[in-house]
Amino acid sequence: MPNQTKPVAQAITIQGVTKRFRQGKQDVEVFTGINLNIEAGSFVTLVGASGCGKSTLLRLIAGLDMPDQGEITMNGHLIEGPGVDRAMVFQHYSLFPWLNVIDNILFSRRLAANAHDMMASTRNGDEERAEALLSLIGLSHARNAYPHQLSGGMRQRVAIARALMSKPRTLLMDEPFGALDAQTREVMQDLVLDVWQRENTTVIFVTHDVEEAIFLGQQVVLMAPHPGRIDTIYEVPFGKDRPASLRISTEFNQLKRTVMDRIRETSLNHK
Ligand SMILES: Nc1ncnc2c1ncn2[C@@H]1O[C@H](COP(=O)(O)OP(=O)(O)OP(=O)(O)O)[C@@H](O)[C@H]1O
Repeated sequence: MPNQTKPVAQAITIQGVTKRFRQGKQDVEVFTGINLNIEAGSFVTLVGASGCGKSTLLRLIAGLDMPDQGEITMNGHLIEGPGVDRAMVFQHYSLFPWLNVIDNILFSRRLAANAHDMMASTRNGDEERAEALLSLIGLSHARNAYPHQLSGGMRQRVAIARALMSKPRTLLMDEPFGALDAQTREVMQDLVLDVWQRENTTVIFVTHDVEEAIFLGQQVVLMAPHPGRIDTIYEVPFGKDRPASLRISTEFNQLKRTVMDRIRETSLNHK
């Protein structure tokens, strides 16, 4: 993106993290003793059987919830709550229906500003960045449209631009394309790879779709349920540029088969 300072990507360290939830009268352990190192600027995808704790782990990294034991640090700093250095994109587009596209993207910046700062915020390039992000997601023509006038894919593109507005050093994505049709999903995957390379963020991306996990990730982290744990970390042997033809290559499909088989084993064995 022209004339924009890039954020410095964050390394994330998860050490001995245990999380329990109260369900009825008992505490249920979602996972215990999770350890994971995520390199600054890397793209990591999280897969695993339903209920193994993928979203919970993402929420802990976001600081939306806290571990019962262990700690998560970003570049050595303990996560103690949400922060502008991290942005989250959810499956269900959380746009404000009463704001148009450009105002949705600018919303969090404007919320943070009082009347005085708002003028400063305009001067310091927020609007320029919002326009640049609009162009990056290919929606400059829709800047004045309202969410109900957009398709699902367009809404999710706006949600991504909004998440990027504060130049997050880490982008946390929880099944962001789960509600999209296959074709739109592929377009969005190319977009997110493009955004990742241009914006220099660390990306942690939860998905049920193994093909998506391999197409996007440099590492695929497979979690297993009962109890939730990290089962296997697959190094994806492809470079940062991922052409569509990769999906039909033998190597890609072998890895996909391996990961899918392992997910099935972990969900059947329960151990
Ligand atoms: N707020 C909560 N209160 C109680 N239990 C919870 C809460 N959030 C998650 N859980 C439980 O924690 C476990 C892990 O849930 P989580 O959503 O993290 O799994 P997941 O791997 O993301 O699942 P899915 O793939 O189905 O989205 C589940 O058993 C779930 O019921």
